[in-house]
Amino acid sequence: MNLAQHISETELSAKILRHAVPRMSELNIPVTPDNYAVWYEYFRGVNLDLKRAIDGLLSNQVSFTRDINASLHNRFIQEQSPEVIQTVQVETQLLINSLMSKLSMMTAGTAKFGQSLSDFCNDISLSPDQKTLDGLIDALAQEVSSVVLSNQQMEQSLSMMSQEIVGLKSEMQNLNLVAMTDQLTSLYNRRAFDEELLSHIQYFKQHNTHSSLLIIDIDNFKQFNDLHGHLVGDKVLAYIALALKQGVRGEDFVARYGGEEFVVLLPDTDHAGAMVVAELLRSRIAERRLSIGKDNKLSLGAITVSVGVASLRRGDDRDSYFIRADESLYRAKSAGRNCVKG
Ligand SMILES: Nc1nc2c(ncn2[C@@H]2O[C@H](COP(=O)(O)OP(=O)(O)OP(=O)(O)O)[C@@H](O)[C@H]2O)c(=O)[nH]1
Repeated sequence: MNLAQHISETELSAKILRHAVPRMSELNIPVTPDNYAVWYEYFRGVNLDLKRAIDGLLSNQVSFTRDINASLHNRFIQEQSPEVIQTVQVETQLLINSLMSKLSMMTAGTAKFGQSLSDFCNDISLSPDQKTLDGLIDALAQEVSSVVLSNQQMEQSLSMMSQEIVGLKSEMQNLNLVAMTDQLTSLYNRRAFDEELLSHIQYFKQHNTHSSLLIIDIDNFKQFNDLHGHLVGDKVLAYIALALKQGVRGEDFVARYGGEEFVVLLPDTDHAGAMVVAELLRSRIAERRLSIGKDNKLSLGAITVSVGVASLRRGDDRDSYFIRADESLYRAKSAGRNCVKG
């Protein structure tokens, strides 16, 4: 992005901010990151479906309850979190720019006052008559009260800005978390995994430690979905996510890679150790008999998973490491599923 584009986008964000926040408070909508993302999009006017939906709600005078706000966010925004993060970053930058210009005004004001004081000293040293002295003292008194006033105003606006910065900082943290989280299972998502994998490899290269990777895929999940429906399938995904999270140490990194595939990164774990962890996870999942519904009437039987294991080698990059674990998974599937291969 060139400078001109950046400036015009920054101006656009500021313009939207000025419209969105007052409108939200008029409609009693809390300015949370999710809600702000919805109204940012509304005022940006590019997302026509979102605009139509909100205009419909407004013309029917529907009140923007928590559920309605959440549903707008789920329907129209969820997939766009990186863009929203960028928006908040731009707003933070705007605030910082404004803070910097206020600070430089303050410095300039202090310098001007210093100059007035020094002029006053010079004029006094010329032994002026009483009338001139009265005039000089009046002028200095005015100067002092205008400096006091502008310092008070400056203090107020600095304190408001620092509150806004604290708010934006926590919005950024929330948005980063949302962008890294899989909504269905609350595990980390693929984007978070890609970043973590990269830092594992860097750490491994610097410290020469062990690192292992498991790829875990639910067996015959398509049949399962076809038999019981997607909603039950979703519940099973959430159950497997929990089983994985509870089956590993706190420092291990569990993510949903996509669909019915999960990944676990095991720091400081060699290949033999990773095979033990993988086998434990597999057997615990296979042993459970799942049932759902009222009084657990609907029996789902056993869910099984296949696991591919790889350990990081010198010279590996992200792709070679992941591909080795994926090839192990392929062997586990070919060997009849419900097993671990490394
Ligand atoms: N319920 C639900 N199903 C999903 C989700 N994501 C992917 N799936 C389903 O997961 C199934 C994956 O099917 P396949 O890739 O054929 O794999 P499989 O049936 O598990 O077969 P194997 O992996 O060979 O054991 C498809 O039916 C997808 O629709 C999701 O978020 N929810």
